[in-house]
Amino acid sequence: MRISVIGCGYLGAVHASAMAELGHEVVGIDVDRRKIEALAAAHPPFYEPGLPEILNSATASGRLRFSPDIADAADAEVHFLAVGTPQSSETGAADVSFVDAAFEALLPILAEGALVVGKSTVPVGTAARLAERLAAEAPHAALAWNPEFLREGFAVKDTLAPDRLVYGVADGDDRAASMLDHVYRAAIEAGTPRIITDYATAELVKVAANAFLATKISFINAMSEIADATGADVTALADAIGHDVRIGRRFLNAGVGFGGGCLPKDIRGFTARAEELGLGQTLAFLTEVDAINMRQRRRVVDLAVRDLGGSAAGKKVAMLGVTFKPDSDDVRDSPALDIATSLNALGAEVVATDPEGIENARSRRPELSYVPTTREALQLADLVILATEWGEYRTLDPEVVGRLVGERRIIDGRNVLDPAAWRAAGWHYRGIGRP
Ligand SMILES: NC(=O)c1ccc[n+]([C@@H]2O[C@H](COP(=O)([O-])OP(=O)(O)OC[C@H]3O[C@@H](n4cnc5c(N)ncnc54)[C@H](O)[C@@H]3O)[C@@H](O)[C@H]2O)c1
Ligand SMILES: O=c1ccn([C@@H]2O[C@H](COP(=O)(O)OP(=O)(O)O[C@H]3O[C@H](CO)[C@@H](O)[C@H](O)[C@H]3O)[C@@H](O)[C@H]2O)c(=O)[nH]1
Repeated sequence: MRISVIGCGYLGAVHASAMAELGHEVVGIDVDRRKIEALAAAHPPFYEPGLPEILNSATASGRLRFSPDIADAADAEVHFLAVGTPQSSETGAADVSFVDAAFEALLPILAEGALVVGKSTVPVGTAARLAERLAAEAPHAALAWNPEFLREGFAVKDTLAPDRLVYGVADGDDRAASMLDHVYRAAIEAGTPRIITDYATAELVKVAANAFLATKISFINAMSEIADATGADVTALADAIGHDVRIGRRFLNAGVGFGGGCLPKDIRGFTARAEELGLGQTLAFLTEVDAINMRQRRRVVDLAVRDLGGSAAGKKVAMLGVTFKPDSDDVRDSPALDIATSLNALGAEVVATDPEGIENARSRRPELSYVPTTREALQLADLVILATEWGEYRTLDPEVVGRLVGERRIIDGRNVLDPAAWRAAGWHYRGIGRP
């Protein structure tokens, strides 16, 4: 099929490349010319495992093009909207102005029978509003909402082989669903379940899924606080409750909490939308989920100050990891970067490192010091904080690391190290909710 993808960020660049990988003719459109130039030269503007390979093969095959000009999307049969919906600062609500702008730009160029497919995460009610605009301005085209569930770090795999496909379509619009079936034929033939529903349900599935995941993480982080107060071990607790298949072990890793461009903003956006609907009380628990999550960051700062003898001033802190999760260069709402910034504000000399995130971190937090290697970060550190569980940090040898630092003190903000091995090597080891 001929496909356009409007917005080529973390979601859109992967989606465009993956659609071309599946054999479709794809054009990626973005208002950011630098991004478009990089993508057209097969250079991903961000780090995502597997993306360079499919971007390269798709651009080389001629099936994938990029353009800053939306007119180049005019002959597409399916247009995916993948622009950002950031948190608007005042209310926490999702800012849909980029979706609206991209949609308005599409209206005059839509071909007969074209399908506009929303992928961005939007407040419930957005699709119905856009469908009304479409009926008035381009009745020869249709709208569907097809939320995206990919995880950064696994984005290519998640796009090519998703857990499920959700299509929100207008009442009785079988054609929209069959066009999407055509787009996703490979995944459907491989057995991916698909749920065909209305717009509101499709929009809500997305934010409900993220709200549930965020709640799971904050639940275990609340347990980690209880564990810290009682001498219990939150990791053993998570393993034990996780054996119950109704609960499941995944997303029960306690630590510095969740960050990124999705979970934090999506729970705030969902709460704000519920308030608009007069249902603020219904989702009040998500405010607590958010509060527990932010408290984890402060707890780590407090623990660091305590481990540094009551004051961070003049102490050297080695920060391992700045991204919000491993295998991504994304530092949006990153707990690691937040903790580093707080310690820096308390007078610590924070030296941060990360395999992929330094450039993004530096542009957001230029006041911090960054070094390219773990070895340099560790040099004469008074305290080490493991804040993002990159593979290379998980496998650090406590004896080797011990020879580099000034003091053998570590806070394992992701509970990924073996406390016994680190203590045996003479370290003051502290995990989150671990005795
Ligand atoms: N990042 C993820 O893992 C992920 C996963 C699922 C859903 N989502 C959702 O997908 C959406 C995009 O997220 P992202 O992380 O890719 O954001 P992003 O900020 O990385 O990318 C958004 C892109 O849209 C472009 N853009 C803005 N206005 C435009 C316009 N009018 N025309 C063309 N391009 C325009 C921007 O220049 C930018 O490149 C959000 O709603 C997000 O919640 C993201
Ligand atoms: O047990 C856990 C699991 C995750 N996290 C943290 O939670 C955050 C989010 O992790 P993850 O969900 O893996 O990353 P994202 O790439 O942000 O993906 C989420 O957000 C996307 C955008 O909406 C959705 O598409 C995905 O389905 C959803 O998992 C990260 O900071 C993780 O470190 C924990 O602290 N403990």
